[in-house]
Amino acid sequence: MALTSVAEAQSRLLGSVVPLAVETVSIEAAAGRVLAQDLAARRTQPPFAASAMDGYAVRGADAGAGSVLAVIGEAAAGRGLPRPVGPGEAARIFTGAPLPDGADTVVIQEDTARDGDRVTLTAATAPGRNVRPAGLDFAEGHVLLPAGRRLDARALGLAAAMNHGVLPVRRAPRVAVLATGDELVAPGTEPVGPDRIVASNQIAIAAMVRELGGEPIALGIAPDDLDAIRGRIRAGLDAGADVIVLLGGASVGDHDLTGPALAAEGVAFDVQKLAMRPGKPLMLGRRGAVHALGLPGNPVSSHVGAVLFLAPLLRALQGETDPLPRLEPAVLGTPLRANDHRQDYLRATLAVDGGRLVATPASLQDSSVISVLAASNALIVRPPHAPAAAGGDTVDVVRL
Ligand SMILES: Nc1nc2c(c(=O)[nH]1)N[C@H]1C(S)=C(S)[C@@H](COP(=O)(O)OP(=O)(O)OC[C@H]3O[C@@H](n4cnc5c(N)ncnc54)[C@H](O)[C@@H]3O)O[C@H]1N2
Ligand code: MOO
Repeated sequence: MALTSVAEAQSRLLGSVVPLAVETVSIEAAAGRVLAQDLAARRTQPPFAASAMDGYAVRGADAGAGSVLAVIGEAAAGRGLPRPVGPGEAARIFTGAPLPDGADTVVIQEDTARDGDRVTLTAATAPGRNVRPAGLDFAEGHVLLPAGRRLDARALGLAAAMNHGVLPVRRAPRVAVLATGDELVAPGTEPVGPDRIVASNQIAIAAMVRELGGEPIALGIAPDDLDAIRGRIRAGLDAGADVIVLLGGASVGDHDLTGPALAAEGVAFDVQKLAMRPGKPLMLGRRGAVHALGLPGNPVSSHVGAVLFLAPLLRALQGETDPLPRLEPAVLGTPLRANDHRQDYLRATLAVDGGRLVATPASLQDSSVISVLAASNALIVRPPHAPAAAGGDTVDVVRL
């Protein structure tokens, strides 16, 4: 069977995505979700000219050093002064308070000497200083957050300042995750038993799903048995999964049954083998609106496959506009041999060195080695048939 290129597989995958439904959630619950509609400010911020400092609000013409002014009252945050400041007058003012009419300048209190209801300005302040004009931040009606923006802490804070108490977001994708393999036991099992392996991929993938705003549905560990795997796939569908991820059993061995199990449950495949390393036996398919991914069992293959396919799928389902992993240029820390026909993703350490971003590949690139993956913070992307590269050559990297 011909191997599909990574770019072609990603394009088939994203071309098949219909974003999930829109739901309205409280702003507290919207953290990490993706905005489903453009969001316009419901008010102007600040809504009035406001003092940026604690001091005295005065008219610019009165702000020279040596001015002696009559203190006529006080403006605090949430409590403005209901009368204007006239010539020869000052209002005590605090940070965030509305600037009284008539005043256009705030003299910081460090530049004043107060004596009863008089204040003497001990230094000159330029007219207009220490005042934030109305609308400095944003104006009512302006769209400040576009549909497709993930609501990180900064975006969420802005949405709150725009006076939104609820937000339209895409429904969180539900992702059923099943590990397969007769050898697998759950982490923490004691005793583990001979010939057994502690299953870790389903834990890593579920964590990734959460990081991407999805809800993992743990389907546990199934043995290498067609009916058992089919039963778990059905359980995932019954639980309302938008995406089914099967781990392991993706290759050509006698006990590799995830492809047949998915097919028997009505999944049609868009991709079955990829021209990439690690992760050649990787399946992408669909049953109606439900996406199915079969990721290889080797832990690094599983993770790299998820970075390249599961993460973009979850971002696209949530309406993110640019779902693919971002490629960045970096210089190679050590030379690399010429590549073969599979696009290579080398585990690497990315660090700034001498003002340049340097990517140094790990010496051990076996797709079973989890410790190297965990110690890496980037993947060096080597296109098919890339020629040998020298240290200092520019390569593309994907941050992990
Ligand atoms: N004759 C061929 N053999 C293999 C090929 C091939 O093209 N021809 N491809 C190889 C490649 S590349 C990969 S990658 C692996 C992937 O195979 P499977 O997806 O069938 O993976 P398994 O055989 O189930 O397991 C591989 C390895 O990973 C361990 N594993 C499985 N699940 C987990 C888990 N949840 N957590 C941790 N570790 C797990 C499993 O114990 C095995 O050691 O196939 C090659 N073979
Ligand atoms: O896809 Mo396999 O990852 O090369 O070991």
